[in-house]
Amino acid sequence: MLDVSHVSHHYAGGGRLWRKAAVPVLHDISFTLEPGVCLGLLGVSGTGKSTLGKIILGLQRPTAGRVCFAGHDCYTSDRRSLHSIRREVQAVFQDCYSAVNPLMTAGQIIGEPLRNYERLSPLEQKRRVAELLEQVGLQASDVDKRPAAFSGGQLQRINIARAIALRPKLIVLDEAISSLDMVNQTQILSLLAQLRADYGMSYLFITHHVQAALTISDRIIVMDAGQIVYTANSPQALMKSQHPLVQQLIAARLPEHPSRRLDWSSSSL
Ligand SMILES: Nc1ncnc2c1ncn2[C@@H]1O[C@H](COP(=O)(O)OP(=O)(O)OP(=O)(O)O)[C@@H](O)[C@H]1O
Repeated sequence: MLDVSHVSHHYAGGGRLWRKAAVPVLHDISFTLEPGVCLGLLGVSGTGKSTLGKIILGLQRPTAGRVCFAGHDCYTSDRRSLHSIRREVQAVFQDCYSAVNPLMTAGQIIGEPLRNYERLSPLEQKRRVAELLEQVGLQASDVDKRPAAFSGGQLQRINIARAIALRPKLIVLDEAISSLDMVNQTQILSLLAQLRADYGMSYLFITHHVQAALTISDRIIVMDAGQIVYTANSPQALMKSQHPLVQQLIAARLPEHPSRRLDWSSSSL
């Protein structure tokens, strides 16, 4: 469904008088993502994960390589195909506050993709928005509240409701739980798992958080310095990996209790 093929990227160097050297960020990235699969994209800060996410979302044209969705190139296809890709591939970002217009109500935020892509009667749209609010664990009566009236966790639920409104085939989740407290992280992960079970969507779950990647992903790609350095075909395979970076990431996980380090390699996931 998603085919990322030999993608490389560098950001142009800035500077007014002297042009600075281009910043290489991604090197020859290739992978595929099949329908219904959650692919974790794991790596420490600055490894190029968000840049790759933007490239897949059509927001940043790669300097080399191709990204295809359902057989159509995400940059060079005709307008009709690009329109359909925009509908089928949605996103949830880390900063739930800047992802919404603070002047809009929850109903307007969630209803935006429906207004852009579907011709619904006002009554039908209202019904769909109420259904979406309830699906993400909020109340239909929250429809007229503005972002300031919600907590971070609730606002991320609104962003998720907007992302699933069109029943997309793929959601790119870029550090979608990273700004939340641990209770909200757990709740959002289980909400995402439930939504995937209900709708059969694929996720590209971008994170620096090993435990989150292990909890939600079917497969996990590990990135370092703009390259894929390891691919685990299951969370269990990641736990058993001898790759030094993977071991470092696993060792860096916080223990459940400070006085006790669990034997993670034998813990059930
Ligand atoms: N618009 C930009 N112009 C120039 N350099 C950029 C730009 N965006 C990102 N970079 C650089 O590209 C590199 C990769 O950034 P990116 O945000 O993709 O990494 P990341 O793995 O998602 O990190 P984080 O988790 O901290 O967001 C970093 O060195 C960053 O400074």
